Amino acid sequence: MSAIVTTDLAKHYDDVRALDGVSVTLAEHRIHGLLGRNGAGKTTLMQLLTGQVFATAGEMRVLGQSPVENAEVLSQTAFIQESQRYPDTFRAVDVLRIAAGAYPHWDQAYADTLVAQFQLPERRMIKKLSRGQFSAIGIVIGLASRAPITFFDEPYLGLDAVARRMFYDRLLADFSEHPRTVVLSTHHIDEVANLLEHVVILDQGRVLLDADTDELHDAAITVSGRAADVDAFLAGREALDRTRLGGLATATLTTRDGDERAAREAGLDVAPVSLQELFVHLTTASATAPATAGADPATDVATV
Ligand SMILES: Nc1ncnc2c1ncn2[C@@H]1O[C@H](COP(=O)(O)OP(=O)(O)OP(=O)(O)O)[C@@H](O)[C@H]1O
Repeated sequence: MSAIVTTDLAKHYDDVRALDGVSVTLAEHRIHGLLGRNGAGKTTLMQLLTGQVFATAGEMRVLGQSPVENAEVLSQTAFIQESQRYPDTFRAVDVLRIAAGAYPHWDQAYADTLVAQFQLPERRMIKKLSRGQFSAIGIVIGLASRAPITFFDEPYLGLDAVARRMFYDRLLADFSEHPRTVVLSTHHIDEVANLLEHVVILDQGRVLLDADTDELHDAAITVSGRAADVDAFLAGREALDRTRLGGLATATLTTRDGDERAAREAGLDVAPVSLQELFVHLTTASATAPATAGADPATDVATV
């Protein structure tokens, strides 16, 4: 079953097209990555799906219903975002108590364990917490809420590498025992690549790529070798990126059937492309592509 379906979803702020014709389907009980450069529209999409802002156009279904002013759907949804603000006098323990009452699937024992593991001083005033400790509040809520749909919007600004690793481990372990739909937006792509089963890349409010991560393993390759051989191989193919150093050249391209074999037969070295590299190549190529009237940035890559 699909947990989330959007059809031609758009959100415009005057002349800013924060989202522009986004159609995606997110299957339930999976961890989805929502990636994109700054300003791509990730937060806007999550705000729409959690009823925090209204769409300019298009349709969306969360657990089969519109989330707009829909208490039933929203009670099944957790939205963890860095920009969350709390009253000045609150301590983490106060926020967690409110969360415990708000989320029907809340697990207090698990929350207590997470507070200890993230060393969150829950009785200290929130305004006195460090940035990482502040982020830990959101992480604890997002995990312990066990909401059927959980959005994490860059949940760990300020968390150090050890705490981030702990978040990924806890997320994966808890997800295995309590399957739910997780949408994770992050700029730490390499760190989360192994967690993600499906990825949507937004770029300037549009879908640049929508694919299962296992399909992505051979969606793009980097070829390298003698510059003349690389040039010959690329004839009739479009490279996302190419570099040349003396007589040697390297190029990255999205692959079609037979490309990898053809590259090897041409005497080139072939290497896989990580999700982070693919992201950088696709978004860079999109940023530098000439603006053509009626051009659809999703056309070539959205079905990789
Ligand atoms: N309330 C608003 N008024 C005007 N423009 C807005 C508003 N909210 C968002 N935008 C614009 O919409 C675009 C998408 O913003 P959004 O916050 O969704 O991006 P993002 O992908 O989450 O970026 P980041 O990775 O930097 O957090 C940006 O150009 C942003 O400036």
